[in-house]
Amino acid sequence: MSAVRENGVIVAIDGPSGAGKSSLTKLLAKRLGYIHIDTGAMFRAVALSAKRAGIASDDDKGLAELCQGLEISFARDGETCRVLANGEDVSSEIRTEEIGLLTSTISARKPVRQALLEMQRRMGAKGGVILEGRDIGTVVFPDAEVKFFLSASAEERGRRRYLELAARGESATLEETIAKVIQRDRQDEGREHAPLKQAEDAVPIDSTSLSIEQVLELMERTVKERLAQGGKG
Ligand SMILES: Nc1ncnc2c1ncn2[C@@H]1O[C@H](COP(=O)(O)OP(=O)(O)OP(=O)(O)O)[C@@H](O)[C@H]1O
Ligand SMILES: Nc1ccn([C@@H]2O[C@H](COP(=O)(O)O)[C@@H](O)[C@H]2O)c(=O)n1
Repeated sequence: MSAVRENGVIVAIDGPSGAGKSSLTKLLAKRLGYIHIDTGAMFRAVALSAKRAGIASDDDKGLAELCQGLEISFARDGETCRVLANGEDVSSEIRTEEIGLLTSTISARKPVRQALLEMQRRMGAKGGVILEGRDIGTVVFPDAEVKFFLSASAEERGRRRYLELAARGESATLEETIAKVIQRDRQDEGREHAPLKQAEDAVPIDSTSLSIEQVLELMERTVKERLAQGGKG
């Protein structure tokens, strides 16, 4: 199929926290030879910068100014992709549970969403890209050629996150981790602007009892079928 955009199609992967979006986005991008964009990392970079600057999460004016002066970029080097905020590598610092919860609050603010919406559209416009987040298929690229909504039970997502934290040597109980996952879901689904929800034309995948490899196979097959059909299914 000839690409519908300059570099190929746009694939949107949305879903709640811990569903496997980042893992699958990277693997699928590698299989397809596409680039991947972790939009959650962009919101996390804003949250970290706001925290450092002492900007309250309901200070819309302060957040708008912060976003205006903040350049978020990705530095790709083979398999690794670092997140840069005004040139500083913040890849590790944005991954804490504290920043995750703060991000969920700050990402609900309109000026933050507006600023990142424009950046994400610029980054993905040429296609040949997989974007993962909460509102890619509904708001950022409602015309994406392929959309997935990846979910799993809150217990399974909490369990996955708990194992990840334990492997990093961070102390947390399984119950606390599941509770935080549920809290983040509620905030992301309940917000006024661009809430987390499944796009009507998204392919739903429940990964609760699927391995990463099984999800990857399913996604790759779906994308290739769409490409063979000429873009939209
Ligand atoms: N199908 C699966 N089976 C088992 N473990 C999985 C599966 N999918 C993802 N994982 C693991 O679950 C954890 C969370 O995955 P990942 O970070 O990709 O989720 P996410 O949806 O991007 O989360 P967030 O939105 O919070 O960043 C990782 O440790 C990953 O290896
Ligand atoms: N398109 C998106 C992506 C993310 N968010 C918010 O960022 C938080 C962190 O995202 P991770 O995927 O890195 O866990 C997430 O909880 C959302 O609040 C968003 O709003 N829109």
